[in-house]
Amino acid sequence: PGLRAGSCLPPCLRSLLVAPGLATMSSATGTLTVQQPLNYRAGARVQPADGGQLEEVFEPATGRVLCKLPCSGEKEVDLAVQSAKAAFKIWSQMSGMERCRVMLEAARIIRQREEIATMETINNGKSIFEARVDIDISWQCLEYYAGLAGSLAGEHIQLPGGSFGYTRREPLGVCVGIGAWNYPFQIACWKSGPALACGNAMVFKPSPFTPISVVRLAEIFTEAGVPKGLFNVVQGGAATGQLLCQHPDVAKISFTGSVPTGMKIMEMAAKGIKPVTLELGGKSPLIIFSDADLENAVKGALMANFLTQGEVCCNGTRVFVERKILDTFTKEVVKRTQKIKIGDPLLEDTRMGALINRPHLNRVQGFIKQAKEQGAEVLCGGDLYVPDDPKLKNGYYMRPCVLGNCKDDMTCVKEEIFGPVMAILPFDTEEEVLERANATKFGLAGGVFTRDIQKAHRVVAALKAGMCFINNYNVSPVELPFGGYKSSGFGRENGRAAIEYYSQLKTVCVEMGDVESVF
Ligand SMILES: NC(=O)c1ccc[n+]([C@@H]2O[C@H](COP(=O)([O-])OP(=O)(O)OC[C@H]3O[C@@H](n4cnc5c(N)ncnc54)[C@H](O)[C@@H]3O)[C@@H](O)[C@H]2O)c1
Ligand SMILES: C[N+](C)(C)CCCC=O
Repeated sequence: PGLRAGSCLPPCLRSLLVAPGLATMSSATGTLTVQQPLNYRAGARVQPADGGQLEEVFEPATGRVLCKLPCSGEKEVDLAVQSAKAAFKIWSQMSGMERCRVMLEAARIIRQREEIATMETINNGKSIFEARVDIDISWQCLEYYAGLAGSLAGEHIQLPGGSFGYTRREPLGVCVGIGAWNYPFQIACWKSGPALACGNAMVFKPSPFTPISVVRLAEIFTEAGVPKGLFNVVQGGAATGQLLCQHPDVAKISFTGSVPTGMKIMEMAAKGIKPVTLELGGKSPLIIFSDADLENAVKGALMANFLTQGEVCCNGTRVFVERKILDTFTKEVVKRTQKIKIGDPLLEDTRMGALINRPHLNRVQGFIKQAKEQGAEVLCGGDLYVPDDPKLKNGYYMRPCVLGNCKDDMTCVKEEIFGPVMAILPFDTEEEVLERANATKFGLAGGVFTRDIQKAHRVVAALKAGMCFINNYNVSPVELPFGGYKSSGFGRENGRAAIEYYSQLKTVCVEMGDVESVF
């Protein structure tokens, strides 16, 4: 599928983009071992100064332990922040065009490194096909913000008597990025792209489930020429994240993760009067009208539910289908879902890999069990999948699931499952479906399929969601702002809009005459 125009080149064409002689990672599923340190500070991989608790990092495809991750404590977090502070002094004084050149170089290097997608697949469990798309979106993001870096500017405002004012768009300082495990490398690029373009430094903490690929990003930034210490990586879970959020020298926090953690982040940020970007969860509606192109609507519903094993924040998991086409649509969706190739995520033809870990797989299974108890009908999938390949037998696989006979008050329709589970809900009128689509605490995304252009725009205007799709779903052009309404968060990533969240405006008032004193 064309997830992003030009981003899904077949392997034969993609190889044309890879400079000959560059190192590629040859690891197959079940063979990678991680030996190098996963913290990055002052331009180099380092062992954390105070590495305390060890977290096991798994390969979801096999259930193997990839490494034991030392979690960074107070000392390491402080060293990373101090390293970023020092680099900020240099980077923030460079012109936008100078920053642009370095960021373009980073984008160019990422584009050549096929091994990043391999790493992402091994650590996250998503198919290599998808991981490549994620990495394409990542370098495109850096390219896009490199382009904006050179044109960041304030305005000039004329005042009476020849006096005037002007505004300067200035960086914030050391920004903290905290990421979720579903798009490890991409989330780091969505945060560091606008942050660095605006002249900030960053300390990034990936999820402890997926600590590996972000360190490659740090190395690439250094190779591209950022000052040493501009982009640092600390590792760990909630405790490390808290240390970052509470650090007095941190100017901003950009968080991607669940709603409950988002609330805690906002509380910590409030105590330090720090601006926050919150990219949180969702339970988004996808509305299929009977006049839609059925083939596209079916493809759209699959795209809205089954990318990355359904572990996608903006997934359209509540699929509202106009009753007239319910049976035809459902039959076709079930048929296509059953054909999704599950298995070794590094194989070229796999389209669904393994879920992130055993507890999460069990949680998703729990939602399906509860759905059945509440009266939903499993139309396909939902059970565990055991691949034939013996090395995959301890991996975290399940068959993608379509639920019928769903009601709005069922848990599977109300709560974010974050797995490959689609709920189909019939509707009769536009007014009714909009009311039901908006009856949720979330507001991340929404979509509509119809051939009626007026209806399409009317419906998305009425949806209370930050990212809406007409006649497609889950495409991700970096030029478009992305972010939520309501409990799904605030602030935006991607597009020009993100610049607002990584910079501050200084106003300068210039007197060209004499001071008129009132004293
Ligand atoms: N809106 C978006 O752009 C977006 C994108 C991806 C994922 N998500 C959401 O993320 C969730 C899944 O990701 P997850 O399970 O990693 O979420 P999570 O909230 O459990 O963890 C996210 C990150 O926060 C850290 N963390 C946890 N507790 C913390 C604390 N008290 N202080 C500071 N940091 C803390 C974690 O270590 C991790 O790095 C889903 O709800 C999904 O919808 C949202
Ligand atoms: C790239 N997607 C598919 C739009 C996902 C964005 C991040 C959400 O989890």
